Amino acid sequence: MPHRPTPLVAGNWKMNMLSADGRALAAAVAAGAGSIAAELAVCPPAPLLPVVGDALTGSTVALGAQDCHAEASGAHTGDVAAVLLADLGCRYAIVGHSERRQDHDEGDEQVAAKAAAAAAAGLVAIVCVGETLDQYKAGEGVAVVERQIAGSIPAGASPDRLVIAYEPVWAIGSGLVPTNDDIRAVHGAIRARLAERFGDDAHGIRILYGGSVKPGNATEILAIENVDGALVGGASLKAADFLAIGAAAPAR
Ligand SMILES: O=C(CO)COP(=O)(O)O
Repeated sequence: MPHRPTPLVAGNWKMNMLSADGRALAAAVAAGAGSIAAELAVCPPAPLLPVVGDALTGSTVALGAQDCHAEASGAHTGDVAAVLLADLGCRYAIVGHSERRQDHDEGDEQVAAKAAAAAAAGLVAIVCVGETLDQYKAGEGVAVVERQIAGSIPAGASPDRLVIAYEPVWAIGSGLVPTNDDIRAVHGAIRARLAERFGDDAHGIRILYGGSVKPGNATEILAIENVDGALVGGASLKAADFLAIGAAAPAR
């Protein structure tokens, strides 16, 4: 049996929370994290990173960002450099979330450039992939995800600077979840593609599932082969729910 990595349960707060709520949520997650074997991370909106980072001080909970720019600095109004995220204490940066692919027209090439920038800044990129409902219905899920994996992981990527998140677009915020067999098939395909690129090191790359993960389905999902954690949206906005999902990850 190859060595399995410590699961990662990351909360993507998306465009939610004001400073007081964010501080309180982070403090509650930090307070409950001690007994959880999985690694936990919270990814607040960028302006909240200092507040949330402060609330996490002294805890085991990691700080993450929801995006970064592909360039290290320069004339990019409104964007945030990965080096600044690292400077603010981030360990992770989500890149290529489907909401950014949709809302900001981000393609695989740009996602790969962002992942490279994140790694260059010392961050771990959480590279998101996932098919739409039409693609799922057409039976193209695995092929779409394989294409995204091929295009969204930068050339020369280091496996220890990489996490993959499989988030079927149709499962995000919908309450719909793929069958266990679907999840197993896609995660298995991702692992196989990673193995082609990284050899044995592919087994150390965490592949997260995301899309309507809740306390009620987390144990089942997190037990599926090649599922090494979860990327949680809505349920990460309540400390008790997020901690329950973290506690559902198998200890390794
Ligand atoms: O998009 C997601 C996390 O990045 C998933 O969101 P939900 O957990 O709200 O479905």
